[in-house]
Amino acid sequence: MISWIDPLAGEPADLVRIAGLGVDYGERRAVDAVNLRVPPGEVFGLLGPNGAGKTTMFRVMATLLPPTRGEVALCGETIHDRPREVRSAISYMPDLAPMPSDLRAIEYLRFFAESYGLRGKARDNRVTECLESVGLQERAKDICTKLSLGMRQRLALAKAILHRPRLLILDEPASGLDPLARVDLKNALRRQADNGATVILSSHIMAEIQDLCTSIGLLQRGRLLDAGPIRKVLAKFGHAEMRVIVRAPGRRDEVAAWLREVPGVKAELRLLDDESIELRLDEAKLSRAALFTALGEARLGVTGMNVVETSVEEVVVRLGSQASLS
Ligand SMILES: Nc1ncnc2c1ncn2[C@@H]1O[C@H](COP(=O)(O)OP(=O)(O)OP(=O)(O)O)[C@@H](O)[C@H]1O
Repeated sequence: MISWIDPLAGEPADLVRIAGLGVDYGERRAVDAVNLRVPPGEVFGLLGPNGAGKTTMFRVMATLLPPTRGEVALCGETIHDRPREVRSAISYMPDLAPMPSDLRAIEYLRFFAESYGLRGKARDNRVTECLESVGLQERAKDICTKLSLGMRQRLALAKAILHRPRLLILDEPASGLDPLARVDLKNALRRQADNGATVILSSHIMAEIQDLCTSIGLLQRGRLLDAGPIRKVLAKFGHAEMRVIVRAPGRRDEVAAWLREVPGVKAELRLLDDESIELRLDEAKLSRAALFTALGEARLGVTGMNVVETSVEEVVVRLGSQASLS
């Protein structure tokens, strides 16, 4: 059996260590040969199109689904050997956690606090702390199901942090929330990360991921294509094909004709308006600096060049369309 504890540090070097993870549902391979490490303190976003295997991975990590192959260790404990220890160190929030219709928010949290062995003042203090941490102290007496969807998600988060987990696993926590509710949730999550929790979440709200996560993993048909710091992953899957908008007032068509001949400029130029052209640049062949210099030297009257960074959303959309094509 592999030891996941770093003997020198005395602490697990990575809060998440997944090696060769595979999950089959009968004939269907939902997760395949996934290796992943997430160091402490990260907010890690698992991204991928529908059916990529995100929930399946989370259910394995939450010890709810045994893996078909591979090893998973969370907070230094393997889920196979010490599932109880793993469960007490982590928290799993499924998407749209069910809520009771006969309990107030505070009663709901007290119930779970008691199940973690907290009683009396210790219980009440912890419940108050968690309500404050997610910004729900004003709504403590509301019936759970009477809360808005965004508030219910924050209440579910308050429940998830009651036992001070070191690792929070959140499946689509922002699903169905309006922009304001997403900001509230994001702030609540950021507070958890600031307090030392490591967070792993999945989301289709790419802008939020880009804003909140320090690192991401891209999952496609059960395979982890890449994982690491957000900029590094995007550089590999996004920036290799960069969108550039060139402005050439009065000489747009002339500039477009010139650009069509430049190696590294992708064939499909889009003429945006009277003065602008959008192009895709293959940075492996031509850097933006080299393009800019060449445009200057060609004296075609170019007055500006904007680079449109590839968003996480574009990367995932592209992965999704690749998955549906194959
Ligand atoms: N209980 C199950 N039995 C059989 N197949 C399943 C089961 N659960 C999931 N699958 C299949 O496994 C694959 C991965 O599903 P999973 O729900 O993990 O993906 P996901 O990335 O979370 O998708 P989504 O973003 O739509 O929630 C899909 O092909 C799905 O149809």
